[in-house]
Amino acid sequence: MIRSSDTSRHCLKVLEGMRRSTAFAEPVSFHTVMARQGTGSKGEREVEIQFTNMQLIGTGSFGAVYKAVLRENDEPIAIKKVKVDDRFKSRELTIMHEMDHPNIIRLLYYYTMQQENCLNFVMEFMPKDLAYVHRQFAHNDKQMPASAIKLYMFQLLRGIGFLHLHNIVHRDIKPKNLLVDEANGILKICDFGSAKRLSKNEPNITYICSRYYRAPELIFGSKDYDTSIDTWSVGTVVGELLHNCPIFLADSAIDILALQIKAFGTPSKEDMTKWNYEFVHIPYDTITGVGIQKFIGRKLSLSTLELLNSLLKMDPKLRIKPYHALTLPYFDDLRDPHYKLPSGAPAPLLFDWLEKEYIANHEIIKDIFPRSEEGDKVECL
Ligand SMILES: Nc1ncnc2c1ncn2[C@@H]1O[C@H](COP(=O)(O)OP(=O)(O)OP(=O)(O)O)[C@@H](O)[C@H]1O
Repeated sequence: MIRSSDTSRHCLKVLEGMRRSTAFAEPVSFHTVMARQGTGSKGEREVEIQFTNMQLIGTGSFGAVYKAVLRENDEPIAIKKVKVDDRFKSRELTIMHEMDHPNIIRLLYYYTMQQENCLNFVMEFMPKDLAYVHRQFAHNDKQMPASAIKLYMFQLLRGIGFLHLHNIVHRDIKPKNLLVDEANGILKICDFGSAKRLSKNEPNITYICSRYYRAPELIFGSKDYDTSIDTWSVGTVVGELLHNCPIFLADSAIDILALQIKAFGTPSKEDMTKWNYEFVHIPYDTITGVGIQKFIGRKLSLSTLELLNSLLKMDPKLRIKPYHALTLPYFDDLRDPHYKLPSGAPAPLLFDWLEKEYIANHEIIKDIFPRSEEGDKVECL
């Protein structure tokens, strides 16, 4: 039986608790801005958004990145502030707006504020970047698990493949621009600050892409390169994850070229003309490459070697196309219908393909997708 004195004592306790929690709670202050909607929308409508807990998480050459929490759903977000020149439309914005894909970071909103000459990209938040995750393994003299490399590289190639379907070249693929959620095994490409939609007869700048990840034709000064410069960069990222440091590690472009030549051999003058390299005199003797396995100095499985050799071709025209790379035996484990993350958690959605991806790849899709138990039908997930 509850007596009235018990009830009033209990009420007093609850009231006291409430008084204390209000007295000690930090006042929450929200930033309120008018923003336009991001990826997948036309961005024509302005909406009010509110966020709180803004903390600086990174600075890059083009701006600063903050983490915050969006009031509407309590979800974490990343806000990248980039200085803008009002005379030009931001390519980064146009591309992020258009590219609606599971392996490309999603732009939720964007806004500018009168008092600061900045464009603010409000994006979905990802816990880490691949450079950080990889550094953690390397610092402890450990190797990133082969299964994690495989899972991330599948998603990287799929995201790059989607950009290339739209004739967009990222031009800065490197571990720092690959965001990951380790618990769920998800990878998304970020930083479209150097990205561009290629158009015929329009020259492209050569001094682009971070040093260790630059394709040889960029070092040779080509202005007429194509999307395959990203494919080379993907090859250098795979190599770095396997080798625990950048594979073409040197301080200058010419020394990086020397390493590429050591691995793959000196291109002849005829090759350079055919491959669209700007011809420069190479200040080295003509040599035959040692091959990527010997160059890295690590025994690689045949399927890993095949992947690396298909991505890292000196001739840009011979580099494998990203979606084709997904058909290679290296990725077979991921096609097992029972595939799970090592933690036992379900694998991320790797085969939730968009109509545009299906249509563009209908001839190879059966080699990318898991086979059904009967072994003859493609299992569309
Ligand atoms: N959506 C996001 N979620 C979480 N972290 C992010 C997000 N976007 C960017 N970052 C972090 O901020 C860093 C810098 O972002 P970004 O590369 O877009 O800026 P940047 O100014 O172009 O940098 P840089 O000059 O180094 O290329 C990333 O490497 C990543 O660590």
